[in-house]
Amino acid sequence: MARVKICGLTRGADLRAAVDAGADAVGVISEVPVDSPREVDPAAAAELLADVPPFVTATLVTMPDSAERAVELLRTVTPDAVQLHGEWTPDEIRYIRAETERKVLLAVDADDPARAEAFDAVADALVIDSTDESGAGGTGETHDWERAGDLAARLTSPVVLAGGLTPETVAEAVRTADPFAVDVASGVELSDGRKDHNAVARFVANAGREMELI
Ligand SMILES: O=C(O)c1ccccc1N[C@@H]1O[C@H](COP(=O)(O)O)[C@@H](O)[C@H]1O
Repeated sequence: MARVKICGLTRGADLRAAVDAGADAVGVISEVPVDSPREVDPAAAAELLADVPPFVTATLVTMPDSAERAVELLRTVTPDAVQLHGEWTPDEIRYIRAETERKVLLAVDADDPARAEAFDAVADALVIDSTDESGAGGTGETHDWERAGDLAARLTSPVVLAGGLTPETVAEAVRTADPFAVDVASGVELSDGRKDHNAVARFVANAGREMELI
């Protein structure tokens, strides 16, 4: 069974709906260089994540322009974990981990397995996503789950499968790629960064199923 992260939350009510549905992790997005309906400022990110109860991982998704800024942001927002998108070196990831003692998830493009392998021993987990040219996620685009599964089997790090998942496709994605966790943002959204609570609940339930959807 895959763990579930519901990401791109912008409102307290949506965060509570994700927790009530049984999400293992929730994510808020801050400081990204792309135009995203899911982005909130660091103060709002801190406020939202402060409401996350014990046993649910509060995750900050971000693309700051330096490792120093990442550390600063983590000290302001105080999440349990950070999901970094964009270009990073292994030394920068090590620095952020050492300075903040937070779990660092690194997003890598599904079409770049060499990068995933290069960071396998450096990050705490790898998010296999369909990213744009800047490395940002939230594209709503899927990738080849069978290939992602082959890559996950070669890696030591836990693999989070992301990219265009929906309540209708997540069971098939889990069956095919057998990831440690699945992650969704746009696939459970109404519009303007607001979540569809029914879709969130179905996504969490279906991630725990093989083929039988509700
Ligand atoms: O959602 C965004 O706008 C975003 C911007 C910059 C970096 C990451 C972003 N989203 C993350 O990408 C994955 C997959 O999203 P989706 O399900 O394909 O919409 C997820 O972790 C998002 O939070």
